[in-house]
Amino acid sequence: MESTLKRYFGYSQFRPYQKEIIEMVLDGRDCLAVMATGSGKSLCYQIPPLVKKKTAVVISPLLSLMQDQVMSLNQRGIKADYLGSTQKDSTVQCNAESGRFDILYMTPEKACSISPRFWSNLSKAGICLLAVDEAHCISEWGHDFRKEYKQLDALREHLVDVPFIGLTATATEKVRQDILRSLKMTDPYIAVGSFDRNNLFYGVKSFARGMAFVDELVNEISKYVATSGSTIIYCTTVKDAEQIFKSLESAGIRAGLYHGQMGSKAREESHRSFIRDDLHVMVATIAFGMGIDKPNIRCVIHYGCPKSLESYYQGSGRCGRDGLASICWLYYTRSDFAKADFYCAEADTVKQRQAIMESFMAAQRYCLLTTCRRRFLLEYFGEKLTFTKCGNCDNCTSSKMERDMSREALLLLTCIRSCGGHWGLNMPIDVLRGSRSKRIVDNHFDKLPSHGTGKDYPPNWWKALAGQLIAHGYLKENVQDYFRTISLSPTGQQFLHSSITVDQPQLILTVTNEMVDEEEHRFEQGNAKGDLQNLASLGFEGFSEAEVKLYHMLLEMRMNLAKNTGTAPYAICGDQTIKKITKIRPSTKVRLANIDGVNQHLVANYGDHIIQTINDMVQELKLSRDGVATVQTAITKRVMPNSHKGLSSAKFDAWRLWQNNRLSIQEISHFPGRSAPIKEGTVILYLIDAAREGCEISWPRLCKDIGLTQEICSKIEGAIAKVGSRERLKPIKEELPEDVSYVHIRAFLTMQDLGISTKDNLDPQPSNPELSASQTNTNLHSPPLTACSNENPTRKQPRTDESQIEGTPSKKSHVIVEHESSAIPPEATDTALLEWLTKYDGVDLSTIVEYFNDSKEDVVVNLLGSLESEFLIYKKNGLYRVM
Ligand SMILES: Nc1ncnc2c1ncn2[C@@H]1O[C@H](COP(=O)(O)OP(=O)(O)OP(=O)(O)O)[C@@H](O)[C@H]1O
Repeated sequence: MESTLKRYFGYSQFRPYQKEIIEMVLDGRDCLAVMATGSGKSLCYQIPPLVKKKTAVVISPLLSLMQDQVMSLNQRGIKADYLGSTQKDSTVQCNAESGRFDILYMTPEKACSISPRFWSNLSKAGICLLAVDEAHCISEWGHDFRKEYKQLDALREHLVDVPFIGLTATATEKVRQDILRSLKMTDPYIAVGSFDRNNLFYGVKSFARGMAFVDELVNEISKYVATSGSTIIYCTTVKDAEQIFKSLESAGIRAGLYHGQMGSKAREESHRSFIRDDLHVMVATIAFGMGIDKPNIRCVIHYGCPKSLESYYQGSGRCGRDGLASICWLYYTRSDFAKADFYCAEADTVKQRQAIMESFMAAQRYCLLTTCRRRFLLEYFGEKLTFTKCGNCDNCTSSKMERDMSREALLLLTCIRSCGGHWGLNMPIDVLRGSRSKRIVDNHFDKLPSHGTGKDYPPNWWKALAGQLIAHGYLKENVQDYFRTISLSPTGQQFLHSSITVDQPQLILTVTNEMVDEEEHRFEQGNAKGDLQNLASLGFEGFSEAEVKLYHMLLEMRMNLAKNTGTAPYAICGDQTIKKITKIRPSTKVRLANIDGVNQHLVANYGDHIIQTINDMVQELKLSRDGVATVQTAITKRVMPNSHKGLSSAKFDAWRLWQNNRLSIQEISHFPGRSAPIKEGTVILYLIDAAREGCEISWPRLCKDIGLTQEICSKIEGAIAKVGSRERLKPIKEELPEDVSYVHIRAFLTMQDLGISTKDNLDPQPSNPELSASQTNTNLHSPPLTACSNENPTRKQPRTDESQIEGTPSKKSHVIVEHESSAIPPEATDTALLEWLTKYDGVDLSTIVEYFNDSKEDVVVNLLGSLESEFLIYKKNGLYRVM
């Protein structure tokens, strides 16, 4: 599987969950993959057909999306095509049913209407899976319900014993259950990954819709657009989209337009120009969203509050798909929030209407939030988090002003209660502001004591306060049909009660940007200024001036290659790969092939050209060749250094995956790319060591993961007191019950040494005694870090030593070089090398040279090089392996 990954996609490691899902599909099991936007779900259905040499059928909702995918796959040497209304080539269907394609995309309409004979012919030719991409479209609870998706279960009749795989980035629990039911999945493997896109910066700002703002926005975009990647501006109306598009065009920015009122040809053209980098900015309505996989989109702007949080996550998920730092800004105005009726009109059933309303309200809450935006997004999708601040959104990075707003909160809460809790927000706010409108007089609200007591602040200020009171749980919004009402929660009631009976408690709240604007009566136009961070310099940390020049020259070279072959530049290779090529500046095709992201097709088709171009450029720029790539990604940039001097790379990696990528201990233990899993106990000890070396650790999360409670800590304290020393662990362990492990003792001692309070960080009792006992009993009683080897030392099979498990390059693999005593020393030839390497799971150069001792070292090296460039072998962590 790994060799297929490198050969066709150029990557040397699977991302989390990819390998497990592929293995399940290869085993014939149904799967549901709910993973973040841009996490690499497509690979889960793209690898099996290449391994099994049978067709994968992929149901996808958008034709343009299929065309993109087919173009990229063809660039990788994979046979793919699509069937749908825009397919002009009449031979595709015939070729498809005779099994000529590795991957065949179909619209749901086509899949449900095509003749049963097609399926029976394709089944005879060989079909390895049916993938339903964007599977949330199946559910009425989803934000993009499509009727045709609901009929896909009918395909089960034709595709007996073919595994189905559903994939989506936006499925809440309800939606997941709908997908499983609708696709009739029995005993499916379900993978739910983190939704976190930690290279994305999230920011929100209120704005005044109009030309002045658009001009400012265009001005900001023009500063970075020519040098950075692409930008998408999502608008909620066609009118906004056209206005912004015109302004960009008149500013000389290469922009495209995409919305539902354009003809399909014009839309297609716009889409194609954007993905081919002929356009820098795409101004679009949400029609341009799902599935767009252009890796170098650096900035996504939402101009207006989106209709649901799911659609915001989908839209912003188009950004930074190559893992580099990228920015998502959302601009909203209060008037956006009045569009609920408009969106609900799309609904056919009460259930759909309720779903639309709920997700629209979630989008509004996201706009008004004063706490971490990432946290809010992830929790919305049901993710359990331990961090409170992500450090990469506007609310976490800007210093916020806070003040006591208890008086104003008291006024608003009292007024809402006096109005009876049957109204939306406008009524109590109008009452506070002293309005004598007909409905206020008719309801006698002008007689209320609170009438006219809130004139000091404009309506939007009160709305911003209400937003905060909702977020902090003092107010609750209720949705009935189309109507939203606001009422006091028990916390709000309690606050009112204590304000009346005892001294008014303080209520410290954040003064939001909107409040500041309203208070200072300076709702200036053009507040986009300064918000779009300087994208031009983004992602060039560690690049010299000459390297930046080389990078841009290579981008140009890629653009020319793409133009000549009629494809998109990113389909040739991604920006991240170009950055690595810039840093390494390979002098041979072998070195080029070794770079992560470079696939076989790229080397075979463009290798000579790329090497020649680099050769010319490095001379011009006076740069050396064959360096080391240390391209800094946003992820490493945000929170952490690239290494920690006191830690081995394995420990540092384990810590990084746990603390930064928030993987579980089990996930780290099985993290792809190692020759064998690390024991879970070892992972925990790595984390403890990382903490001792000064790496930041979320102790409440770690203690929860390992089941360390206050109760256990008291027992350990007691045992230490009995033993009279904390120097040796064994005597302490012997004083403790079975379920207290060495890991618990180690963690406890580390916390003590680092001065971490066990009271503040631990649960008093085990929350799930079964889990914590079993987790901590799994291989944790034995002393840690013992290398596991029960192998026969005379065996020829290479042994994986611990440094390999840890992912650090092994200096010498454990192949025992033995020649038959009577045999003539073997001579290194292509075939001999290949045959010999096939026996092992990775051998280092010195062992190969030792074995083929009849040949000179440089002959062996040259032979290895040519086998590598032909993709017959590959090198990973210093070990040569057969593809
Ligand atoms: N193992 C890997 N290593 C490096 N890059 C990868 C890996 N797997 C996938 N990618 C790249 O990640 C990018 C996003 O992948 P993909 O389009 O499959 O995402 P997705 O999960 O389907 O996202 P969405 O739901 O937003 O459409 C692609 O450019 C893909 O080539």
